[in-house]
Amino acid sequence: MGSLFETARRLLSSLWDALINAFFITAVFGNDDDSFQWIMHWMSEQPSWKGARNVEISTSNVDLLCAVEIDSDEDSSTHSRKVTYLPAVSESYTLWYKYRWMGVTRAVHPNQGGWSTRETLTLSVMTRDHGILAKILQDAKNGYIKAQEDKITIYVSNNSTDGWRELATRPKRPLNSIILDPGTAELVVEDIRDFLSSKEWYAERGIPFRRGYLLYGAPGSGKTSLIHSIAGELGLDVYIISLSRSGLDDTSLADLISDLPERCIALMEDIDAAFYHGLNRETPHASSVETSDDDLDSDRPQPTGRVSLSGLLNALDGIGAQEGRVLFATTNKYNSLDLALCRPGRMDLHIEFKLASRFQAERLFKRFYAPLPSPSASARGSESKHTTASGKRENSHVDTTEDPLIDLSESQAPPAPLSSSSPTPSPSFPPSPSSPPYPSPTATEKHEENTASSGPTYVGVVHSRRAPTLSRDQINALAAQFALAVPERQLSMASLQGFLMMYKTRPFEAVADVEAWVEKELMERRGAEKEEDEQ
Ligand SMILES: Nc1ncnc2c1ncn2[C@@H]1O[C@H](COP(=O)(O)OP(=O)(O)OP(=O)(O)O)[C@@H](O)[C@H]1O
Repeated sequence: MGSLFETARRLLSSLWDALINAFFITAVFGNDDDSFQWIMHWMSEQPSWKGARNVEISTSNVDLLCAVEIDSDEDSSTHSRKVTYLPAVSESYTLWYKYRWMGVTRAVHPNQGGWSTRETLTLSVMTRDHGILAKILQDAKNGYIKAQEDKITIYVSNNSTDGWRELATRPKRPLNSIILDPGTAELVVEDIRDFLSSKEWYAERGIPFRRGYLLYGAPGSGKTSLIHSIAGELGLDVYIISLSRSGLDDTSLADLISDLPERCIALMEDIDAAFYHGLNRETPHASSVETSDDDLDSDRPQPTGRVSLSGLLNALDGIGAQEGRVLFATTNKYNSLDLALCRPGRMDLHIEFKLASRFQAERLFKRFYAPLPSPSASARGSESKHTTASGKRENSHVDTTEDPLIDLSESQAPPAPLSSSSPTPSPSFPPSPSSPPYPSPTATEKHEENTASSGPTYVGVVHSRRAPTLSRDQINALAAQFALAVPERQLSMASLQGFLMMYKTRPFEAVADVEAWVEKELMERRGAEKEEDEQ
């Protein structure tokens, strides 16, 4: 009876499998592949999925998966939080797609080592038509790309076995927010655009379809920011290759590079830092594993990577190197790089980033204090148009191409003398000899600090405080004065940005105090350089 029963069970089971194979198409998506994200996004958009009764709740990835907003009863702007529904593990779901039944199962498979897990999503569609699967994939990919339109995705690799892993999605940074010498950003963007559209040209001539850019120069001058901005502009994902990552050796580096997708930006930051002695062939101990005792005694951080220069060179243009990728490398020590690394084919375009020029300082100031265009601001602007003394609508002569952030409506107000026109006139503008050399709390902030017995005690600027709304003429005049006080090519853009951050709401005081700040910065730098020389 027992064997009869078992035979019948097996027969039924294989009949069922044969039936499934004959009438269903089954596809498995693993979370180590991009298609997993497409399908997750696609599922989250399906109307029949929204009625699922057994789901896992997630608050991450809400930007990419179709999310449900949960509001509190009171104030939705402050209390709303988005969540998304994911298929629960080991649960089967039924969906309908173009009148076809579809089963979905999500499973988690522990890795042998037990450290990381692999997830799969299995889709079984009741159809004999393979075109349906292709259509689902196409829809899923298009939907995912659309959801990512205003974002860039950053990938990293944690260890050699896991390959690339999505680290985060970031909003795109507009290219014009990076203030460089005229034409620099455009040069790189146009170069990449032209490269990406020249695949056939390379194929016909048998030249490897790869291009490398080396951005070198002063720290804090916008190298990384430009790369992220270009990624957004061209819709490319960024794959960060950290050469000093522990456990990375020549073989795993080559594997990682050959695993890159065809169109992407591979980014190696501070390429010199991975090699203790500088990236140079003349220093045979380039790899950190071969550091001398003297080096180990020094205070400098010990790099942990085990990549050698020849390993890097092979990974960049060996036979396994991915075609179609755009490589960006950044360094602050251009001269310490080996010539072989810098040669065309590996790094085709070398772009120098200098310390801030007056031109850059001026633009940075303008961007920093330009009011954000908002519906309420334009409403205010149109109100002010009606209340001008002449009662006429004045024609704007402002150059809108210069900086889109500057609010045109505000600029139409007649220019007023700087010292009296600010809605919150600053006591320290124009600069007086007695103004404090370094940022000090404004009159209101001091007041807040001193009378704090009844409230919180703090020093600094509360985030909700806003800079006074300045007209275009005011901003231009202040920016020109600010730039005049900044010495040509002496300070980085990052440090200028840091200074302006301290004066987030006080443009007049920023201009008044910048000279003293510059002096202090330069003195500190000279001191640090002297110390370094003495060592
Ligand atoms: N040219 C610039 N225009 C606008 N902002 C800039 C510029 N340069 C630097 N910044 C600002 O300074 C900060 C640091 O910039 P970033 O990391 O791009 O510099 P970096 O050159 O890559 O520095 P490092 O060589 O130290 O990595 C960022 O917040 C960025 O917004």
